[in-house]
Amino acid sequence: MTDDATARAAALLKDHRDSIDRLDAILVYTLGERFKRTQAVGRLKADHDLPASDPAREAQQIARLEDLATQADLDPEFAKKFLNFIIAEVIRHHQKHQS
Ligand SMILES: O=C(O)C(=O)C[C@]1(C(=O)O)C=C[C@@H](O)C=C1
Repeated sequence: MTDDATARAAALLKDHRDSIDRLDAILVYTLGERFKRTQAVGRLKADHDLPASDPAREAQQIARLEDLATQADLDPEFAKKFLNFIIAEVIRHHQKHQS
């Protein structure tokens, strides 16, 4: 490869990485906001003796996210695993409020 092609590839890689860094920041802030909201739900549930988990609600969320993922060209199986991972952590937080 010529020096020019190598320099262009390096510039392109930097551009992709800058964009990835911005997207990662959006993900982290979005998750932070989601967890703030679920902390409030956890306190509400603990105050009113409601169960930490709601499998019917989860089934709706998963179905919706699988649809969205398909529209967004994201593997729906990955989207499902990702949401389940987050919800498992939320339930763990809810259970701490209850004990
Ligand atoms: O919506 C609720 O009831 C929540 O507690 C939030 C949440 C979620 O993280 O979206 C977490 C646990 C429930 O099983 C369902 C959904």
